[in-house]
Amino acid sequence: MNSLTLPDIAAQAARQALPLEWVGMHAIALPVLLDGQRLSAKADAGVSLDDGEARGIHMSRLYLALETLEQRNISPTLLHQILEHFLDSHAGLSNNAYLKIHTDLLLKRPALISPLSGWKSYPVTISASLKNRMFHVELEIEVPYSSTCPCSAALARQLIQQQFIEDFANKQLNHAEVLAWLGTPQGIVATPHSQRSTAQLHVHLDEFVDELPLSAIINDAEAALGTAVQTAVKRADEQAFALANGQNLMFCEDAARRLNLALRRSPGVSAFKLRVTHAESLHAHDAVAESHWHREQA
Ligand SMILES: Nc1nc2c(ncn2[C@@H]2O[C@H](COP(=O)(O)OP(=O)(O)OP(=O)(O)O)[C@@H](O)[C@H]2O)c(=O)[nH]1
Repeated sequence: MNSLTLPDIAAQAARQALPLEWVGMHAIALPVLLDGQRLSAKADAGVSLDDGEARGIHMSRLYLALETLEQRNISPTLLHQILEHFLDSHAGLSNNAYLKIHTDLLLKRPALISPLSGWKSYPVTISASLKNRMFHVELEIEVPYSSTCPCSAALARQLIQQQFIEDFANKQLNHAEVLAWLGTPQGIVATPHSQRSTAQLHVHLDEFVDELPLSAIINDAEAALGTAVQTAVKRADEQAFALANGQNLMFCEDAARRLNLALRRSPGVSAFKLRVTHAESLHAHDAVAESHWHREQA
């Protein structure tokens, strides 16, 4: 039997004539090249089925159009070409094409003090669309960071002051004695709570961007947040991290505001929405803040 004799159900007329907004495949396994790295990815590829009379789209044509992602670095130009290919292979059936690529970008990060470094992984989704000939790219990025509660820090400081009053009541203050006291558990009788936190950034890129600014956005976000989670850590690094957190107390509202101001300045960003989640150690629930810019696009 050759291919000419194989039944082709997709070519039949639909039983219920109705256009569909998105038809395609979800979670196609792919090795991709991103920022020069070979990464394991999952792709969602689809087109609109505007010909309501047609039974189905040609899944294999979309699947095969993804092959180029194995050889070429993901860029807006490449995404545009793939979406054009989707539409060319569905002439008369589809007006709109969509591609989403989910992966984890790896960035090498230096330790705060020691001459060490390690890898951090950032979940990213790159979404491209070609709708009525208009090409558009969006990025979703997750950035983990550390946040220490300013309220908890103030309450802890008050308890330390009370302990000091108790331990040094009616005593002549002696420098060496106070210094030694500061080095005991009494000197830090209460500690503020801190939490591993996540910023979810959903960014719309302007049409002139020719490279995906993933690392630039991540770097800008981490600089704005101030206390990115670390990779390789020796005691000297842990101490520097403790100091950085103590100097960087923040509520989720502070984090959202800082990120908003940083992303506005990030090159290539035309709109965004963001959500920060502080996975509280005080509560079993999270503290969350959201913000956006140029809402009509985001
Ligand atoms: N449209 C559609 N295809 C499906 C679905 N589930 C599985 N497929 C299969 O996807 C396969 C590939 O479809 P096509 O791209 O039309 O394959 P083809 O007819 O050999 O390829 P062309 O000659 O290029 O059209 C077919 O064997 C379909 O049965 C579905 O829900 N919808």
